[in-house]
Amino acid sequence: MNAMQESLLQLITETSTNLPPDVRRAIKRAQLQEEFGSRAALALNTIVDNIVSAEEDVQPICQDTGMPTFIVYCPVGFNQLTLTEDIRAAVREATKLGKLRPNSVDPLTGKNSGDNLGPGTPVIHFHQWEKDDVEIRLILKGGGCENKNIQYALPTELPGLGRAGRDLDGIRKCILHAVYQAQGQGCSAGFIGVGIGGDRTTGYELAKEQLFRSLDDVNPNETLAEMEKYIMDTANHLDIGTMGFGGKVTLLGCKIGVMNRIPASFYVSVAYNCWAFRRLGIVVDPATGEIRRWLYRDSEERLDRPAAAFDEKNAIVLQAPISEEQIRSLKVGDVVIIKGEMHTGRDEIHHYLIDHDAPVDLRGGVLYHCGPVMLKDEDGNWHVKAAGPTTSSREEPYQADIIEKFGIRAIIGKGGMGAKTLAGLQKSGAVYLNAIGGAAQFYAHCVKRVKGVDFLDKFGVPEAMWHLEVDGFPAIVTMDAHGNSLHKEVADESLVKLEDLKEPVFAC
Ligand SMILES: O=C(O)C[C@H](O)C(=O)O
Ligand code: SF4
Repeated sequence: MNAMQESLLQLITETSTNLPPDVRRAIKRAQLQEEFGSRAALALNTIVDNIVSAEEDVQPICQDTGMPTFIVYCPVGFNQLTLTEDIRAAVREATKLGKLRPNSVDPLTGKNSGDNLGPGTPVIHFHQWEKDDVEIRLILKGGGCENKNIQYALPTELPGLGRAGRDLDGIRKCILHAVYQAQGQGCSAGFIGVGIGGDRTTGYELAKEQLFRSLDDVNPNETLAEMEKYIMDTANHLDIGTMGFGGKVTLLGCKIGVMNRIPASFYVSVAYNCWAFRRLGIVVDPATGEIRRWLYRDSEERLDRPAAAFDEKNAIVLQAPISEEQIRSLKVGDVVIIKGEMHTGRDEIHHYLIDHDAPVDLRGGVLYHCGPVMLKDEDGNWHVKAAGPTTSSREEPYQADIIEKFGIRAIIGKGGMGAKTLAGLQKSGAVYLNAIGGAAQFYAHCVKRVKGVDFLDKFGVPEAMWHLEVDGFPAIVTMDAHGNSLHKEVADESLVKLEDLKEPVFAC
C-alpha cells in the first residue's frame, strides 16, 4: 500500500474502533444523569465498557460499519481519480482486517461483494477548495439508525403533535416527531442532523452534513441555535432513554442546517445517528500522502470501564436448550445470562426459514438477530470480531411463525418487536431478550467458540447462520410470554409526552 492508502486505512481503523472525544463527552454526561441501577444506566455502562474494549483491542465498536462515506476537500488540480482508487484499496484492506464488516450487497441478487466495494459503495463526495491540504472526513453510519432517518413534507399532520405548518413551529414539531419515532430502534441515545429546505436529495444531504459538525459548536444562525437548544432540552423529556428502556437521556446532540427550497416543496429531513457516532477526519499532505493532523481530536476524553455492566448475582441463568416452563416463568425486567448454543439469524434467514427447514435443530433454542464481523485464521477456524444485536422489528412479519414452526424459546435482538410477535411469544412460550445495541465487543467476548456456519456462500458473512457457543451472555427480558412489552409501554408513554408539546413555541 502507498502512503495515502496507509493514511486512509488508519482513518478507517480509527473511525471504526475509537470514538471521538466530543461523542465520548456526550455519553459520559448521559451516564451521569441516569439513576444508578436503572435499566438505562445498565445499558450505558455496557456501552461504555464496549467503547473502552473497542479502543483497547482496536476492534469495531459496532459490527455494523455502515455505508462508508468519505467527504473530501482537495486543492484545484488534485487527482481525484487516484484518490478514489486509494480509498477503494484502503476499504478493501480494512475489510480484510475485520475493521469493516463486508456490507455491500446487490439488492437484485442478494450477493454480498465481500470487500465493501460495488456500485455506489463506498460513497465518496469531492469538493474543491483554495487550500493546499487534502481533508478527508469519514462517517460510518450503521443501517439501524439509517432506517430511522425521516423526511417530512410540510404542511403535514403528525401523530401526537397535530398540524405542522410551513413555519418554524412546524419545523420544531417535525424534529420532535423524528426523535419520538426512532424510539430505541436506532440505538438511542442518538444524535440528529437536520436539513431544512432543499429538495428530497439535497435536504437529506444537508441533514447528513450536520453530523460532521462538532458537537460543541454553536450554530452561527441565531434562530437555529435557539432551535437546537430547545430540541436538546425538550426531546430529553420524552423519556425514551438509552435503547428505548425509558430514561432521562434520549438525545445526545442536535445540529440543524438550512438551505433554500422551491415554492412548492418544504422539506424537513432528519438523519438519525446511533450512540455509536463514528466520524473522524484527517488532513493529508497531497504530495506525500502522510497525515498532517486529525480532525475532531483537539482534546482527549477518557472513559473509565465500569466495575460491572451487569449484576450477574441477580441474573437468571438460561442454559440452552431452554424449557418452556423456565421461559414462561420469566417476566419483563428480568436480567438473564445465557449459556450454551445460540444461532444467528437475521433478514435473509427469516425470509428463508418461512419456506424451508432449518439446517440445525432449533427446539428450545436461542435465535440471535445478529450479523457479526468474522475472520478466518490460517487453520480455517472462524473468530468473532464484533457481534452486537441488529434491529429486530424488521423480522416482525416472520417472527411469530418461525418461533412456532421451529420451537424456538428465546429471541435476542434490540429495539423490540410488535403485536404479532408478542402474541406469538404468548402462544408458543417464548421470550424476547433485548441486548444492548452497538455493544459488539462486549458480546463478542461472550462467544467462546464458533461451532459452525450455514448459508455463508449464499447470504454472505452478516446474513449467514452462525452457530455460537456462548457463556455469560447478558440480556434483559423486554417482551415476555404473558403479553407484556416494555417497548409498547415506552412508546405509549412517550406519545403522551409528545402530545404535551403540541402548543406553539416558536413564533410563526
Ligand atoms: O446490521 C447490523 O448489524 C445492525 C444494524 O445497524 C441495526 O442497527 O439494525
Ligand atoms: S447496531 Fe446500533 S450502534 Fe450499531 S450501527 Fe446499528 S444503530 Fe448503530
